[in-house]
Amino acid sequence: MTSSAILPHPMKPIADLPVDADLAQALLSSMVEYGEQLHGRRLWLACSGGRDSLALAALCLQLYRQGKLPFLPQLLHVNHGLQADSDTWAMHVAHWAAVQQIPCRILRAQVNGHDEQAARQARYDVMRAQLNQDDVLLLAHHADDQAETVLMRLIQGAGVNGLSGMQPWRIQTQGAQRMALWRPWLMVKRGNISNYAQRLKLPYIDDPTNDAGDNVRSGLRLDIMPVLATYNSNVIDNIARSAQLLRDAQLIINAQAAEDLQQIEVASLQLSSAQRVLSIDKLQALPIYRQRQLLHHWLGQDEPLPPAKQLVDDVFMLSQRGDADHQTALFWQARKQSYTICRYRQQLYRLSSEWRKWLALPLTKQIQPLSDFVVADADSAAAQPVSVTLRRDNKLTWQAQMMPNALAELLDSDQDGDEKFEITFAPLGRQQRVQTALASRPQAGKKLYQTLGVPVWLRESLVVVSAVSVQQDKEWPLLLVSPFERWILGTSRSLIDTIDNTGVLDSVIRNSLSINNAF
Ligand SMILES: Nc1ncnc2c1ncn2[C@@H]1O[C@H](COP(=O)(O)OP(=O)(O)OP(=O)(O)O)[C@@H](O)[C@H]1O
Repeated sequence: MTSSAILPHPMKPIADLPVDADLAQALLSSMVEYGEQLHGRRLWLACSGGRDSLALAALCLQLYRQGKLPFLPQLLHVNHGLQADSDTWAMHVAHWAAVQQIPCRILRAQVNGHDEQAARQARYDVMRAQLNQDDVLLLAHHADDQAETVLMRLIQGAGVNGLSGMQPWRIQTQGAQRMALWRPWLMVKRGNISNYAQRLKLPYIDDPTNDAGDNVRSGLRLDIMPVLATYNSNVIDNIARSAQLLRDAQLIINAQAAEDLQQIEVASLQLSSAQRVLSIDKLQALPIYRQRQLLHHWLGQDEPLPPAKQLVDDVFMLSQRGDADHQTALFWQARKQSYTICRYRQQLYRLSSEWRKWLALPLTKQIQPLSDFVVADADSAAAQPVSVTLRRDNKLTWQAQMMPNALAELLDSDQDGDEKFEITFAPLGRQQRVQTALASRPQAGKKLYQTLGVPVWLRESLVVVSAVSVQQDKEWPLLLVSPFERWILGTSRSLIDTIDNTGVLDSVIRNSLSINNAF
């Protein structure tokens, strides 16, 4: 294993040495830009002990002591334990912090794998665990890092978002944990940081693996950037500036897509990240470039990484189809969940796999003796709605609520006053014929689904709510319910039409979906 160098400067307090005006300006102006977000937050500084993050720590300390920075971040050093010198580096950072009187914590990461990505992942995991909700983590990424990132993404064919590089302020979430990453030096050149580190004689660690030249990033740094600099000596500043311009462009695109989405989403069918639905007619009213952008935005909601362009193109094609093929389903394995994207009539659906699993859970028949819940005094607490759970798992609960008194009144008004009813909630059988207001005759199976516009994945989630007369041994179907819709059934109209009260069914039996846990 290559051994590293720690520059042999003695550890002297640096608080009173001269500050670098450009580096200070970059930090302070970024602080003003994100002042609102920073307000009241606790700050940490991710310090590898390398030149850049040690220089940022030194600058924070100097500005803090001069009263120009209102906070002094705590240093966080992560010991990956991957190199022979890892422990020495950790001790070195801790020692430097002690000399400078900056609070510092050393964390130990569990790295699964040997590549840079695995180390980065482990580093963020262990730092996130250390931070409280909404704390801010300062990172020392600079313009050279930014230019490399942009070039890397360019050769991978990124869009505006990717080419806008690393963000100066980004909220990172993992489950319920949230922190802000703050990179105030994205427009500062590595050379300026080096000069400052030298002037202060900072004892930074020179990690030999940084320039090992064994991955794309270091290849771009060592081989490509010097060549580009022969064409334009400002290449680093220029690429970093392009990234900044593209970031502004991306924010405009996001705002436009969010606005379009509000118009085009079918609000009544939305179910958090489980089900998202778009109206194809409204989508197609937009110019094509905005349709693609909107689909990109719509698909990528709830996910940290955007969908591949190929998927966006495929979904776009699906939205354009003129045939009645409802079988096509596109699959997306995203970072957090997997999704199926499909079309039903003039709507596009993005269904999470967990939601589809929930939709396939079997339904069982529930029987509620209505008279058990009817109370003489309608104001009494017992006259509260009775909830019947139709389907439930740890994520999602589908319930029906009935108002027993009102329901009993509605049913009895047409019958003998002593009639005893049970209310049943039974899965709709494939062959079961029901009469809805949308057809002139009772229908079953495919015909019924088509009449009602029920997509394939909801067909196992239909429940018939019926009133059963115990004395007469007779059943009157009242309602057909799906997790999103309800239809009044014909026989219920004949049962209660006489009192012209059909619409009241809507208020005496309701159904609702509630989310127990985030999908
Ligand atoms: N082991 C670590 N502990 C804490 N923070 C780290 C560590 N490694 C990297 N960082 C943070 O991530 C940023 C970018 O990582 P990168 O790998 O480019 O840094 P580096 O070259 O190892 O160190 P530096 O940026 O300090 O010179 C660093 O500037 C630093 O803020």
